Amino acid sequence: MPFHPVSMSSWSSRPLPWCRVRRWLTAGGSLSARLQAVCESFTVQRLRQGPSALRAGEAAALNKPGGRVHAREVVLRCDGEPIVYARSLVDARHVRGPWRALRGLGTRPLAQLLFQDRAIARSALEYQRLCPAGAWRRQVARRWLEATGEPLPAGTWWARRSRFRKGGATLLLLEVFSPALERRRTVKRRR
Ligand SMILES: C=C(O[C@@H]1C=C(C(=O)O)C=C[C@H]1O)C(=O)O
Repeated sequence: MPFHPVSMSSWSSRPLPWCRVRRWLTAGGSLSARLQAVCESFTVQRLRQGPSALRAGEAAALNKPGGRVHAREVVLRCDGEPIVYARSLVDARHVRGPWRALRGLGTRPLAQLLFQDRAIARSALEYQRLCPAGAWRRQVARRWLEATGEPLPAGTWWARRSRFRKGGATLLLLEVFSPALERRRTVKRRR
């Protein structure tokens, strides 16, 4: 029987209970690579990239009391279907330093920076179920409407968060998973 513990309404690195997108949420390595393996076409729709204000919980997660950050927001599409909203951010100073490659990324997946450099270490994953009336769900709904022209699809939305360290500078990555992902395998079907 599916179980949504209320306690997952804030970030937790505890093992995830069963949920329909659990396999995707807990999969290690590159999400883009996994999606490329199971989708006929995989694209990154870049919504915005540049100076941004910090959102709920981001200052603490970046260990940055305030000030400006450089943020990148995208929607990942599998066979044209929007299925993940992602927001990655670094201290604005670091986009001229360890994370300068962010600026030239365009619509290439962020994974190309994160998983091809052995000097980059990833933290443990944290998970959160987006509360229907929560601030994050409202933020994601605004970006989803901007990206797709559609309201956020109904259903339970889960997010995961992780940090990537490079040269003493942290990149915070938030990935929000559409319930539509439950229909997709996480690995290619064996022929
Ligand atoms: C970090 C990855 O890159 C993906 C691509 C992103 C982008 O291009 O901004 C953001 C989130 C990720 O899901 C990954 O593939 O694991």
